[in-house]
Amino acid sequence: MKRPVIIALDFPTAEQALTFLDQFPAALHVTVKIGMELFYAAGPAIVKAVQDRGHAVFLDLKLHDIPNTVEAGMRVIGQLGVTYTTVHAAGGHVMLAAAKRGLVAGAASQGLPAPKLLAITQLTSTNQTILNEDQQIAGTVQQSVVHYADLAKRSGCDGVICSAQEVAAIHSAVGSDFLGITPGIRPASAQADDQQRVMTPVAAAKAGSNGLVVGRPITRASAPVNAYQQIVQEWSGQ
Ligand SMILES: O=c1ccn([C@@H]2O[C@H](COP(=O)(O)O)[C@@H](O)[C@H]2O)c(=O)[nH]1
Repeated sequence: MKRPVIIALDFPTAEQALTFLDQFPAALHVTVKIGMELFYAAGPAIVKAVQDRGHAVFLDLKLHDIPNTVEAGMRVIGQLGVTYTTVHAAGGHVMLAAAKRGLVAGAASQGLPAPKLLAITQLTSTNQTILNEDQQIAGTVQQSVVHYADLAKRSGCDGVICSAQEVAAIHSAVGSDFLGITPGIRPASAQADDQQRVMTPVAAAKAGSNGLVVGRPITRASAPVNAYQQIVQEWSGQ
């Protein structure tokens, strides 16, 4: 399976997002992540606008609600033709299974393949102190992430969102066919911003990551296409 470098299209308007994206030739067929900022501003129309340009969409809305509400939300997402979408593992087994059911039903209603369902484990902005003190979860971040990966797999998810620091442990605990898609990616020269658990593209590749999510190191670069291609080269050169 292709291991994508996914560009986080974190912009406040459709116009800004598409102006940015149009620097990337359609022939590159990039995968872009549309998160809450852009989706709340521009809705399903922005998903279609990206797809019409020949690019794939990862719709990252991180659903977390009662099972019935998540299932209904996922049924709608399943109709949008996206490649990946997200749900919070912390919602538990019943909610995760409902998410999968809704996604599969929504996609089937349009004759589409079901998007890959990825469970958020511990956000890459979470560190040991936030885990133990704010969330009142004992143990290490890695233990919590691996626990959520196991739960997500048993609940029908296709993979998880985690830091590249945890991918090897996840693959050894639940199998290497379970996707570990990793934000918190920073080239060696880049600042971490609000990310706590970071890795370079090269280190993420060596750790076995199944796909990178990269936002600001590309979107805020002076030459975004070059920045993207540099990351792809580092990542796929491994
Ligand atoms: O644990 C998570 C889950 C999602 N994200 C998202 O990925 C990008 C990362 O952007 P950067 O600018 O490269 O930090 C962003 O859209 C987050 O919402 C994450 O970072 N960590």
